[in-house]
Amino acid sequence: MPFPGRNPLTDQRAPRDPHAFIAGLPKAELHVHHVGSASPRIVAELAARHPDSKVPTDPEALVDYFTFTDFAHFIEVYLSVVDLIRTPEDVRLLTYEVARDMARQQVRYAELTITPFSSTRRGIDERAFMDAIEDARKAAEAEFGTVLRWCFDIPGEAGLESAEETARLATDDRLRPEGLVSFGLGGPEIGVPRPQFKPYFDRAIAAGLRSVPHAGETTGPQTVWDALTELRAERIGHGTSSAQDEKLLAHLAEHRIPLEVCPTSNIATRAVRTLEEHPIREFVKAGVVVTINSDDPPMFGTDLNNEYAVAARLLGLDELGIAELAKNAVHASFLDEAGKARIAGEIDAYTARWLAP
Ligand SMILES: Nc1ncnc2c1ncn2[C@@H]1O[C@H](CCC(=O)c2cccc(C(=O)O)c2)[C@@H](O)[C@H]1O
Ligand SMILES: [Zn+2]
Repeated sequence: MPFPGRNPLTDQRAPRDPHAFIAGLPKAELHVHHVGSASPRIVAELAARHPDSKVPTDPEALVDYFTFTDFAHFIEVYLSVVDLIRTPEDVRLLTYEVARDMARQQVRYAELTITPFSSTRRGIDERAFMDAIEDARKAAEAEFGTVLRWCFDIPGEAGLESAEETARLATDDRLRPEGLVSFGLGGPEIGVPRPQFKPYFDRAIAAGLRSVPHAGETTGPQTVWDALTELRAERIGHGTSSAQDEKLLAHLAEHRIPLEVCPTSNIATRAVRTLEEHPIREFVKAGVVVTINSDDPPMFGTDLNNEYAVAARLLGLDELGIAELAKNAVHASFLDEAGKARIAGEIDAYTARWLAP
């Protein structure tokens, strides 16, 4: 704590230069998708490898291509980028380059959501897939200092076959990668009830994985309750609609279940109408642990630094408040205690240096 006795989320003063402060702030990211992190540079390189794809390579055309009419349209475009990942070398390139982009933003640790089913069903050998992500993880940690961990998610709309395959890949001792820490559920929520995935989450949890489903992104608070009671969620991806249910907010606050908030994503997929209407303020007011994340940054024209700047503006935070948000993510992560203490210490030291007269 650089300034004991002060409550960083309420006692605020205007920051000198929030963007510069955020750019240098050590950070952890808990909700970011592997394929959804492919920058225009990575997309262009993959599209050049596979010229039959309909994904544009020109960055300006990509901005148009990444403008979504609704959540279903977003998923359609997302899957066209998934179609660009065809070989283990594509998987390795994507993973390694994503880590490079994270390191540039001072991301020290990230839990990257990967959908192995989408790759294995497209014909990538499962062993080669695991080797590619692990190889990239180790190279990225050695070269950029960014520690990566994996969340394997079920693409719920692809049905129970995808749940079975994801649970198998995540729990088979011969396949399961060393960096895997958690098990998730993504894709559209409408018409994809969470409770049907309980047996697969039970298997993953029994194998030592942590439960982090998306819930309440495009449907109401009941989906968040289902994620908590049926899937035993330890954090909630988005959880946006929790703001509609006071009891749910109180439950999240009391049990310290963090929300992985991704403000710009919610606008880009039209889950929330405008940033001003985003419920992040209600979450903080109710005492819910809020973490800031970027989801699919290039697709939403954002990055993690920008998400912190958006959150700082919506919550009216100064540097200490911003640093507190960054520490929320560290403490809500699945890092060990020593790893958490190291990054939290770096955040405090950086903030104290920044604020020193
Ligand atoms: N904001 C988001 N909210 C939710 N999810 C998000 C978000 N951003 C990215 N995702 C990713 O989208 C995938 C969706 C993939 C999917 O639905 C699907 C359906 C049918 C077939 C196949 C296939 O591969 O053949 C895939 C999820 O698994 C998730 O990792
Ligand atoms: Zn997501």
